[in-house]
Amino acid sequence: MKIFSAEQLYEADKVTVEKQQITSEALMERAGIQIFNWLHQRLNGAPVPIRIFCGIGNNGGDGLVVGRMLIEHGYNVIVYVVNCSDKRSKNFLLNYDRIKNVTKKWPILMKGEDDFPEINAEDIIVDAIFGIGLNRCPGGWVKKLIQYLNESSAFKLAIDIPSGLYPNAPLEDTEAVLKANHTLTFQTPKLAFFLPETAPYASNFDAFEIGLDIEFLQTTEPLAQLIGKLEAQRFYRPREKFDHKGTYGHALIVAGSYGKIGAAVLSTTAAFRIGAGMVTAFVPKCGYSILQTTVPEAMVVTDSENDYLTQLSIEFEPSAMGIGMGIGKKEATVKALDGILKSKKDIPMVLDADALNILSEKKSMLKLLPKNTILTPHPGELKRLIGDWKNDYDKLEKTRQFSEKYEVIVIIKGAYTVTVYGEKLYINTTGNPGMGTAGSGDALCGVITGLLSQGYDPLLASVFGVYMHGRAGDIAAGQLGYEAVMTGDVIDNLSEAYLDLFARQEPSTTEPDEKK
Ligand SMILES: NC(=O)C1=CN([C@@H]2O[C@H](COP(=O)(O)OP(=O)(O)OC[C@H]3O[C@@H](n4cnc5c(N)ncnc54)[C@H](O)[C@@H]3O)[C@@H](O)[C@H]2O)[C@H](O)CC1
Ligand SMILES: [K+]
Repeated sequence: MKIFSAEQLYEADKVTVEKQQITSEALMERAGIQIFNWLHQRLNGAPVPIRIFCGIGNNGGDGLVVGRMLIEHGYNVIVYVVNCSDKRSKNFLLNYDRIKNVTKKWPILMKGEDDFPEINAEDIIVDAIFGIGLNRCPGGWVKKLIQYLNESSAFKLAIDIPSGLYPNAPLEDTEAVLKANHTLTFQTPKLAFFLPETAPYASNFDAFEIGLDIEFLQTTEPLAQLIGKLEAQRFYRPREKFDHKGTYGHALIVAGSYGKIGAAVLSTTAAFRIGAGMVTAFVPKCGYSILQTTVPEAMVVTDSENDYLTQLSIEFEPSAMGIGMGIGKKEATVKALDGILKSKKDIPMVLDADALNILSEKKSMLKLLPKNTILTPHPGELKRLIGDWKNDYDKLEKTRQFSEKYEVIVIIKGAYTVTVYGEKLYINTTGNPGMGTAGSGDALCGVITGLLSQGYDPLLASVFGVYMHGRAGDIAAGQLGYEAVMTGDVIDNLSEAYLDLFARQEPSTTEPDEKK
């Protein structure tokens, strides 16, 4: 799914109105009916007070449409107009008149703190104050209203975007944003829903298609791509009957040091589970027996040194390499990495963990990175690589510049892992807090290396690998609960993640009637 900017959504709006020869008010009606249906399906006529706070733009217009539909279905609706200015959008005015035709309880004009209503915990708050047209940080009594609503324990439903949040720009004041329990957004989720600083304000959301022009949506380069199951299905490369282990490549995992051989075990196992034909682990001598016993499928080649890596020496040409997990930063290991980067220019590779820390400390080595090398930093490692950032958008911009400068793919690991490839951003939708556990990154590196070795191109291996790793984690968490998940469980469930990719959804017998 594509994520568009506010500017692109306004353009889509304009194009749709022109091409479909519909009015913008009809578009608003399409949007409003979806919100109404969502509420109606859940409330089923319950007489609970629904307090709709409408701004004076089109987001407020949406609120008025929903209010009218709810009133027409007998709900207990109280509409407020948050009079932050005397301007009114055309469709706001139109729907203001319409709502007055269906009720004698006309919208209440709010002009300041004295107008704040009493709200009970069982009421429902609908936030239609600001949408994607927010052009400055809410201040004065409107900010106080947002704070007042946040203090209430009533359920808060935001229309399109929680008021005070910019769809694709940094937050200015954390006190001036509505903390929505649920957000119903139009056409596509907004970028802010996926970035660590702003995602908590819109932690649950559904996106409703409102029939914007398909050609525009298909041909417009988005701000980012959201990667879900549909996308992952397209990335998957099916196997052919006459393929053999050579078809799926020979991956090399360069990992481990004394006390951290587990990192090599996890990466090697993950590379196998994702489908690498053969995997060799290159480890310090102390890792030999451990690997031979824990992963008997793997071949093991050891360094001349017992405790840490000093120089890669192998007698085959790997089809992909995953380097860095648990290798430490000893001077001899730094030299080993330098040697690999200089001698293995044509082999697709993933660098993780200590390999990234070494690069951060020896920035001159960055220019040795072969084109399309994949780097998998967590935020701390990223900070060491690109420097600190002012906010999430600055982080993305700096990562973009870094990716372009060194022609590398950067995977920023986190709740919504983002893969950055020059101008392109891919946001992953799988994964869960249970995966914040030791070795999770080692498994991811093994997964991506295993995909590279099967011939997936580096960008696909990155985006698909992140998806599969997260999906396996979700399945593991479903079986064990977040707390109990260990990386081994994630790796074990890569098989389920593959099976799930094309599993048919059983039709639910308890699905609510869509037409109600
Ligand atoms: N294509 C779509 O996605 C559709 C979206 N719809 C809805 O329309 C809004 C966007 O409406 P717009 O009128 O452009 O903007 P807003 O309603 O968000 O509000 C703008 C309004 O408020 C003023 N304003 C902005 N910031 C502040 C502030 N900090 N303090 C005071 N006043 C402020 C601004 O000057 C404007 O007057 C979108 O989110 C959807 O909800 C359509 O209904 C369907 C198509
Ligand atoms: K809103």
